[in-house]
Amino acid sequence: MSIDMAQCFEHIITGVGEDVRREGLVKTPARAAQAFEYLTRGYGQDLDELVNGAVFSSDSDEMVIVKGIEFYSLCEHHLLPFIGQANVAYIPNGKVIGLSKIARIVDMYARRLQIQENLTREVAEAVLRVTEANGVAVQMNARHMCMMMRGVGKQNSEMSTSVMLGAFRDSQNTRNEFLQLIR
Ligand SMILES: Nc1nc2c(ncn2[C@@H]2O[C@H](COP(=O)(O)OP(=O)(O)OP(=O)(O)O)[C@@H](O)[C@H]2O)c(=O)[nH]1
Ligand SMILES: [Zn+2]
Repeated sequence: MSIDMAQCFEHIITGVGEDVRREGLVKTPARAAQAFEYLTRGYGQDLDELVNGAVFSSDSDEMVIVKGIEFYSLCEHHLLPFIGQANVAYIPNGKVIGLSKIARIVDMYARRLQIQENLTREVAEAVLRVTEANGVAVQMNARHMCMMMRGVGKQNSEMSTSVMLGAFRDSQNTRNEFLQLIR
């Protein structure tokens, strides 16, 4: 059974005490449903399809880092945005991945209902799966609207999460190099 999200938003608008027939709100349920579909479009994406074969043979075994990939996600507890940046690194093991695909992988998992820790891990595991790298590191910083706009109301706190796989987990030097380069 497919849920009519526009109808759900109609209930929310009525629930906050508004009149859905008011001129400014007439199209809002449909707009909001469309916006929500966009914000969660990661559910409709598939890792292999998204990478589209953009993995290339390479002899390079030096750390590759993509820094400052902005992302927009929704916290699964409040359905409020958390917004931040991801730094992703890997150490190639015979192949490299198309640069844009790393950002696409971040987006695919960010555009779901998430907590930051799981988002970080899912991105790291996906990059590892696709590249079969010697190691993958993902570090994310984000500001959570559920902590800023409501609840505890802290405007300047930022959450930092990281996941280290393979060489980044095993070697302190590799980990330190990554942490220094993203500083
Ligand atoms: N670890 C983690 N916690 C998150 C994330 N996003 C939101 N939260 C937290 O999830 C928790 C949910 O706590 P609850 O007590 O069930 O919900 P609540 O009453 O709305 O909590 P408050 O936000 O403290 O008002 C809160 O502490 C949020 O700050 C996230 O990405 N990671
Ligand atoms: Zn939240």
